[in-house]
Amino acid sequence: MPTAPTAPILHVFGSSNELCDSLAEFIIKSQKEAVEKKGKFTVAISGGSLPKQLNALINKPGVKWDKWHVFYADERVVPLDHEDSNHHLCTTELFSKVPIPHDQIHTIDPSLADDLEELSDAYEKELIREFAQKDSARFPIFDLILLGVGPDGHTASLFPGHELLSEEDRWVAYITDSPKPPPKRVTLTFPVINHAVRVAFVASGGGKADTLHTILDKPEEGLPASRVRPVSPGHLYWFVDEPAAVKIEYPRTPFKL
Ligand SMILES: O=C(O)[C@H](O)[C@@H](O)[C@H](O)[C@H](O)COP(=O)(O)O
Repeated sequence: MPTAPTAPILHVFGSSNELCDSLAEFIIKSQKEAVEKKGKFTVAISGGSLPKQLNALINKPGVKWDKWHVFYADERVVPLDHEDSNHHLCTTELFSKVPIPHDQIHTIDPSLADDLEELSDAYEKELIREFAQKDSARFPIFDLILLGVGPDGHTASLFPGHELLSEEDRWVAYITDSPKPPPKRVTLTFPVINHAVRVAFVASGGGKADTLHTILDKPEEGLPASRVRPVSPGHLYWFVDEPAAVKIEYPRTPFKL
């Protein structure tokens, strides 16, 4: 049975190349374990700078793309080929360059954009099909959820002060008032994120230094990213470059596989 959350593990890297290479190795290790256990690898991916930071996976031996089943940790409600779409971004940066079966990439259905309740229910059903009947498994258990973090401490589309921070039941929720454009988005909720086997934040650049200090050193302030605390046996990792880590007092753990 899941119990208390485990402490975050902070890895800091001297350069963004080193960060991306290590992240790729970490993802491959997660994939290997998942595939050995159940023959597939379930991953959720965010937008922002993350898809580009996954570039080191391209042409890396050991990536079994045919085993990947991808969902979006959050998605902007726009057409799938729109420049604001996270799916479009991931396709441009990664999926168009690797042999991943298209039917294993689970997108939102933008034809439901006029009814976000229906759109998020449909995405939740897509998750239920992949993971289990909602009745038998309270929340889906992703093998890996990859997240970014915004300057205000948001992650996925979970923004500071928003009512969605206290969502305890739904797997997928929507917002119409995102402070980061575009305003209409769907997002995995905290219970889903916090039931994953592994959650990894990726953050780089000096612009994130103050925010990361607050998230990791003052979790009691309750920024959305501080509320990501996977329940045991899940683990939370931070992949951060030196400029973003400069103000963090939380102890670092050297990266090794
Ligand atoms: O679609 C989105 O807007 C994201 O999923 C969002 O949560 C993102 O990950 C952070 O805002 C960090 O963005 P950057 O990596 O660009 O700083």
